[in-house]
Order: sequence, then structure tokens, then C-alpha cells
Amino acid sequence: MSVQHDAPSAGLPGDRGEDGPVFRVKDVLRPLKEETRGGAAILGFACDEGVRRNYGRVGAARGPAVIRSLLERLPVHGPAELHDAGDVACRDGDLDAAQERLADAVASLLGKGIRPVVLGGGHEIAYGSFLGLAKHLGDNLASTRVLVVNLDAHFDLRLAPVPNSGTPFRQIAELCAARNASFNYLCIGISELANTTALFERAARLGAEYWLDEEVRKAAPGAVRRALAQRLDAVDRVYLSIDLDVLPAATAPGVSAPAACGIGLDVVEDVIDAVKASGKLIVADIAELNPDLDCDDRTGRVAARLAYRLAIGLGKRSSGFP
Ligand SMILES: N=CN[C@@H](CCC(=O)O)C(=O)O
Ligand SMILES: [Mn+2]
Ligand SMILES: [Mn+2]
Repeated sequence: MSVQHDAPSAGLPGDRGEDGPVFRVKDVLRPLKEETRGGAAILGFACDEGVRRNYGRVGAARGPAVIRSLLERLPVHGPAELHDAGDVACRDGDLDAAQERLADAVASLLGKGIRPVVLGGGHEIAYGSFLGLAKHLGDNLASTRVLVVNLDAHFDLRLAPVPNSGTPFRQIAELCAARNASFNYLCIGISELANTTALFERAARLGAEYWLDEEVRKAAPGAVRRALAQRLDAVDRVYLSIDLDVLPAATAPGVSAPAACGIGLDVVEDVIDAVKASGKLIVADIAELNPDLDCDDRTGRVAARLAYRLAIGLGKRSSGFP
């Protein structure tokens, strides 16, 4: 279902009126209503408690507000509909409770046939997103082949006394084991110099597949897409997590741990498009934007662009370029 825009934008840079009405995301973004079914919704996770516990640079709790404001400014080129499911915040440093509330919000959206695009927040968001998917699937988790795709310089498979931004995928592995579900983890953009030997060994023990940042950078055109297509063919559903620190520091300076190498934004966008085109994407999140560390909103704009691609989709314009 889609609705026409009904209120053109005004007052934003570029909206001078002389070229006719301008429609932007803010004109189609509507607070989620109880009766809403289907479509996509953005849901914020205003939390950096996991980053703090992981000795990172805090500030990602302000990520959702900044992504929303940059997303709202982007133009919409055709009929579109997007719901805003509000924010889940972390209160009094209680990360477990915040992840539970995020999971409940994700499960509630999925129960209504709405595809959540969750905006972080530190990468502790990932455990909440997946827990929501697990709640939604219930007893069907074990029989549903879920592929977890994480675009990240880091495995985030750490062992730690308490959950943090470096542990979510180890927590997901444990949740899967407890529910007799397989842990099918594909990590794209892993940096050899940002993960210890112990983490590579844990990834191997858990059967994780990873593609290194250097391999992806040197891959022949189309190779990532072809390899990904094989993995997508073999599963029923995909949870896609994007840690912005998978991008080079010049593209994404506003993260706790910027990448020296990273993989290109074009690869990240190719992965999004391939996963969406498979029809199997069920939950997506964007993690680690720290507006306090950003430069000219560079990382925020990238996050907004990715959120747009996930929630609304590009490709309504084509120049005919060969
Ligand atoms: N979210 C994950 N963070 C990385 C941080 C690495 C760093 O601070 O250098 C990790 O734990 O591996
Ligand atoms: Mn990372
Ligand atoms: Mn991460």
C-alpha cells in the first residue's frame, strides 16, 4: 500500500519554491498508528551504554535523532510511505532492559507485517534487533534458515562479563544454540588488524564466514554480489546489520572506532540492494553513528542515505547511462 504525498516541504535548504513543489521524506514520514499494517518503519535505539562498557567513545545515543533529521531532508521522487515507530532509549545504564524493549518493539512491528529499519545507537543494537526477530519467530526460529549479515570491521563476538557493543553476535550465537537454531553468520569487511587471533578463532569455532576488507576491496566487479547471491539462495530470512565503521574513515569519521581501510560505500549499497531484491530481508539496523565525532555530518549523511535505501529504496531515476 502506498499513499501520495499531501504536504510539500518548505523551509529546507533548496526549497525555494521557484521550481515547483518539493517533496521530502518529512512529508511522507508518519507516526506509526496502532492499526498500521505492512510497509517499513524506522525505529530508533538511543543507546551507547554498550559502547561505554566496551571502552569506546560514547555519543551514539544521539544517532537516531541526527539520522532522522538528515533523512527527513532527502527528496522523495514518487509515491512513498514510511512510518516512524519512535525511539527506545537506555535508562539508568540498564542495557539488558533496553535491548528487551527494542526486541519487543521489533517483534511488534514484525507481527504487523512491518519491516523495521532500526537506527542506532551502538552496535549493542544488534542483540535487540535479533532478539526481536527471535521473539517474532517463536518456535519457528529453529526451522527458519536465518542468515545474519554483518557489515563490520569487527566480529563483535567478544566474551565479556557483561554485554556490550563488542558482544552482540556472540550473544546471538548463544541465543540460537539455546533455541536449537543454527547460527548462520556472514561478516563482510572484517579487518585483520581490528580483531585479535582469539576473535578469529571464536569466529571459526562458531562456523562464521567472513570476507576481509582487503579481499572485498580487491574483488572483481560483481564478485561480492555473486557470492552473496549464493548465500541468499540458501536461506529463508536475512537480518542485515550495518556497522558504519566498516566504511573508510574518510567516508565515516563519526564512529567510535574509524577504519583505516574499510570497504566502499558502493559495496555496502550493493549488499543492501541484493538483500532487498532477494525478498528475504526481515530486519535491518544501522549502528555506531556518533554525531559528536562527525565531520560536516559526513557519517550522518551516509547513515541517512543507507536508511533511505533500506526503507524507501533508490532506483526511481535512471539516466539511461549504459
Ligand atoms: N562494536 C565493537 N567495537 C570494537 C571496538 C574496537 C576498538 O575500539 O578499536 C570491538 O569491540 O572490537
Ligand atoms: Mn565495528
Ligand atoms: Mn560492530
